[in-house]
Parts: sequence; C-alpha cells; structure tokens
Amino acid sequence: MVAVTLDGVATASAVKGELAERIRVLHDRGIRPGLGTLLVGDDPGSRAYVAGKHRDCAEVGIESIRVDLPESATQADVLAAIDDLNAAPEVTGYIVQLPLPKGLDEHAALEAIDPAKDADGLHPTNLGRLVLGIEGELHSPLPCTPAGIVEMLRRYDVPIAGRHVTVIGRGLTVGRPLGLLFTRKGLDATVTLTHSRTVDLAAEVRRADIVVAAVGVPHLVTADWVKPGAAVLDVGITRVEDPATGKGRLTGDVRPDVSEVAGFLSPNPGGVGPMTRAMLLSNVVKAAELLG
Ligand SMILES: Nc1nc2c(c(=O)[nH]1)N[C@@H](CN(C=O)c1ccc(C(=O)N[C@@H](CCC(=O)O)C(=O)O)cc1)CN2
Repeated sequence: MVAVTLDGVATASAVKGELAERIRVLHDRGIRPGLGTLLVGDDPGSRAYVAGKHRDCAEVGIESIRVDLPESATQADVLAAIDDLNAAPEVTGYIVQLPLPKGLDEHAALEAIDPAKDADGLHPTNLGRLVLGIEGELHSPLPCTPAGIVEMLRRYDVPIAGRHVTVIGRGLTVGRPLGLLFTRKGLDATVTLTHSRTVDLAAEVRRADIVVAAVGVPHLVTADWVKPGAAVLDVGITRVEDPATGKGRLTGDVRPDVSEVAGFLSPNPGGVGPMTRAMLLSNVVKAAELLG
C-alpha cells in the first residue's frame, strides 16, 4: 500500500481561491479586511512565518499591517503594541506570533487581544467558546492549525465521526485545541491526547484511525506504530543537521516509510503548514463578513 498524499499546498491553494472571491464581494460592499501581525525578536523561523502571512494576504487581496519589536522589547512594550492594534481601525484581525522571546508572558499577551480581532482563535474567550461548542452566528475563530487539519481531512473525504484519533503533543496552538475540535458535535471523533508522560505511546498510536504528530521529535512515529490504512498527519518540525552535507534540514515527526503502511499521509513540509496559513486568511475573511 502507498498512502494517498494529503497535499497541503494544493488544498491551501484551493481554499485561497475561494477566499479571494469572498474578498472581492467584501470589497464591493466597502469592507476591506486587514490582518495585523506582531512579531517580537529575531527568531528566523518566526520571521519567515510572518513574512509568509503577509505574502498570503497580498495574494488574496487582504491588506496587511506589520508591527515588529526588537528582542529587547519589554512586556510593557508588547502590551502597548497590542493596545495599538486593538485600536487601529484598518486592522480587522491580528496575530501575535508565537513563541515570544524568553522572559515575556505569552498568556498575558494573548489575554490582551480584543477577542473580536483575534485572528488566531487563541484568546481565552475564543478558546472558551471552543470548549463550550459555540458556533454559528457568534463567529468564534478556530486556532489555525487544528482548523487546517480538519479542513484537509474533510476535503480528502477522510472519515472522522466515530473514528479514534491519537494526537501526540498537548501544545497551545495544536494538540490541546485539536482535541476539543475533534470531539465537537458534528465531528464526533474519540480522541486520545498524548504527551511526554504518556506510558506506551506506540500502543496509543497503533489503535488510531487518525494520527496527528505535533511534538517536534524528528521521526518519532515509525511504520510499525501505524495501523494499516490510518491517516497520519505530520505537524511537528525540527531543523536537524544533515551529517552528509553539514547543512540544516527540516525534519518532521513521522518517518517517511510510514507512507508504506498509512492510507493517507500529510507530509512535512507541504502538508498542514500551508493549511495553517490558509485558515488564518479564512478567519480574517469570516470576521470581516460579520462587520457589514
Ligand atoms: N500566533 C501563532 N503562532 C504560531 C502559530 C500560529 O498558528 N499562530 N503556528 C506556528 C507557526 N506557523 C504560523 O504561525 C506556521 C508554521 C509552519 C508553516 C508552514 O507553512 N510550514 C511549511 C514549511 C516551513 C519551512 O519551510 O520552514 C510547511 O509545512 O510546508 C506555516 C505557519 C507556531 N507559531
């Protein structure tokens, strides 16, 4: 068996095409969605992700507003920048790029975001709505990576209801909200949320119909852990040095030979990452659609 590739680049491109059309309709109604980004420090990965968000906005017709603070920024500087973004009329939604440099309080930063402008769905009010299962007219943005994972599975017709999902990693942006999302009414999966103290991780993965690896341990998930036919989504990424060339190389949490056992495989790069970016645009568009 060779797994069907869950192609995040192609799927994100389809999502962006649909969003571009909705943005044209918003422009016709005089509404101009604008995404703000707040980047603190000079972590090269975070810089690249923020640059990507601005490129995505330009591609679909969303204005974007960039605020960069130096590595030396204090908590007060961060909170002042968040206040400015809350007040800026041209910013209809914004994100604080995570992680913040050491010594800054991420939770305080997320709590300071106006929940109505929270494009990442990470404000406690919006995470609380996810816990409560509030949907519909009261638009609650979903965290972008979990939303991207579910959107990709849906578009490839991978069954979710009644299936067993094992999530590896309990981080704020992926594992924790993903567990809540998969168990929501309408998706109806059964979820095992695993972490560094899980006793027999291989056994938890073996019983899963859907595996999401979001832990940042290179090649943790091996082919003998995977139930034949399961959908495996590789989310964690680590830069490791290639011994042959001495150069840095991005490596996911899943060994490539898992593709010989799995039914579906979302690669890394090229899988969930592009969907994360597309779902951010989708959150901005949905919020703007509620403005007029
Ligand atoms: N405020 C937030 N911070 C972070 C989030 C988030 O959703 N909100 N998620 C990650 C970083 N991230 C977006 O911010 C992100 C990560 C990866 C990708 C992506 O497209 N990756 C590519 C490969 C990347 C590469 O070549 O370096 C891929 O998977 O193909 C997009 C966005 C943490 N912080």
